[in-house]
Amino acid sequence: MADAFSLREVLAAFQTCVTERREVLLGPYLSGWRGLIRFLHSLGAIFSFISKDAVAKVQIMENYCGGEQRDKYVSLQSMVEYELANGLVGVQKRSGGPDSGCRTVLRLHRALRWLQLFLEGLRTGREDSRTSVICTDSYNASLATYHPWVVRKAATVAFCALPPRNAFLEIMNVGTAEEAVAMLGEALPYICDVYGITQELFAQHKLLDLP
Ligand SMILES: CCCCCCCC/C=C\CCCCCCCC(=O)N[C@@H](COP(=O)(O)O)[C@H](O)/C=C/CCCCCCCCCCCCC
Repeated sequence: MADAFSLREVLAAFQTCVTERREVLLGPYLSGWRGLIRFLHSLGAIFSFISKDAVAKVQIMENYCGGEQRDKYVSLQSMVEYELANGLVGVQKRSGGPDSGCRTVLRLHRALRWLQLFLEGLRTGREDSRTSVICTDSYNASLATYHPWVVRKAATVAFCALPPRNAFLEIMNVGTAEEAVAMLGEALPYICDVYGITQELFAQHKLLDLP
């Protein structure tokens, strides 16, 4: 299946994101997200309100990366520098203009924190632990803070449809549940690294609360 989810590809994308100079390249960052969204699609229509939002955000970023200013959108660092220097980042409230790259990446960045917690929960969870509980706990400890009640409610209902932990690990397309756990152990440091660099960059420029 050409469109099947591959954790290896997602791992490779997040792995190649970070350059020797500790810059985060947007090309592989977005392709990592595309891979994750493919997986989300395979979980069924109940998750479509989540994948729609994620696709919209990735699409905004892909438009910047392929647009007239594409050379400014090679890395997160070059994007932040360019958008701040040109007054493109609305720090007070949403202007009604196009969403900036900084604002859009911030949403994905917060979701990456959820992913980090969720994958760590899956990796270290007992065989009989429930994916829905791991997912809800990870969500409540990260993204939920930024979402209104109605989104939190819908997300929590959707999480109940997640398959049990071992079935979930098997649909990751890596092999057995044990092999998937090993692969998660390999993938997580790369995802944490991308998260950490982005967090530091956004904190340094006071971009962590963009409306
Ligand atoms: C390694 C493989 C296993 C894990 C695979 C997980 C696949 C996850 C794929 C995508 C994750 C979804 C990312 C969602 C981004 C949400 C960004 C966001 O916060 N958007 C909200 C704010 O946006 P603005 O209004 O300010 O523009 C927006 O309101 C959100 C709407 C939709 C609801 C988002 C709920 C997010 C729940 C994340 C958990 C996903 C559950 C996946 C289950 C495995």
